[in-house]
Amino acid sequence: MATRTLIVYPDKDLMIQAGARRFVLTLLDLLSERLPDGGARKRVDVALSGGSAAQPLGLVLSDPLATAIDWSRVHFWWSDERFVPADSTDRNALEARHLLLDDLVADGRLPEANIHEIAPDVRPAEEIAKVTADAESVDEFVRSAADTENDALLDAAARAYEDELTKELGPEPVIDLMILGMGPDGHYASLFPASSGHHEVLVSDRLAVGVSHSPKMPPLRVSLTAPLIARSRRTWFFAAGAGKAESLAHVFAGADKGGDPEYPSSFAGGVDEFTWFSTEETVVKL
Ligand SMILES: O=C(O)[C@H](O)[C@@H](O)[C@H](O)[C@H](O)COP(=O)(O)O
Repeated sequence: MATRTLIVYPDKDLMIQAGARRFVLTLLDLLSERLPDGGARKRVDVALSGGSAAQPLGLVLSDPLATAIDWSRVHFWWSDERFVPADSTDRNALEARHLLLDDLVADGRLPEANIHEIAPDVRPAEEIAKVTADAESVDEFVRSAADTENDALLDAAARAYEDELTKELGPEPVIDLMILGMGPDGHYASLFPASSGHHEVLVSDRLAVGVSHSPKMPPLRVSLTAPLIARSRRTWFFAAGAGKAESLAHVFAGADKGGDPEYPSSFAGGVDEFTWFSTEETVVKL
């Protein structure tokens, strides 16, 4: 596991701009790596997140170096996804497509087959609305039936993603560059604190899991698991905002003790690189 590095920028805008430059250069370097046998890497696999960790994507094509990237060898995955219809503005994949991927696919640089989305919710809108209401019902029977339906669909979506990961990357899949964000409660991907009734961060026998009743809306999600994330070659966190200062201190303290389920980001890591990008106002409690 790589030693944690912390880079602190004066403000979030500079963190995002620097993140975009670093993303382009890192992709270029990974694609240009010479392997021990002297050959070139066949592919680079990147996992994206939603929220501010996705914002650097919108600046990538303004970097002149981006024209040197062979996007045909880059594959995109997600650390987590909201289980909503594919065209919902809540979809992390849709956000990444609007920020970068659509342009790359449109001009033929990135094959659509290199974009590995987590399955969306394909139920009719009226059924989604009904089951969402039922999941919050005061009637325990109604609530339990809704949870059973949602949990089965979420697990199927998680297993389908696991199958795609192992088909593409083998039985012990490794992501080359894992890009994460940290929530104000210390969550990452869709792995939420124990006090919110969530223990998915402790799941060790899966590559992906379904998450319902997420404390961050929308409530239904699929997430990569902590062990898969921790064996990424390079892991980056983008964490900015005064409201995250308290959690960041707990995450770093928890990480130094091997992980704290109350601050799930404390379980993250990277094999060759583990870097946190943050801002002055966010690190005041470290
Ligand atoms: O699907 C999601 O909601 C994200 O993947 C989530 O894990 C996000 O990265 C954090 O909540 C931080 O979001 P911000 O950086 O926007 O605060």
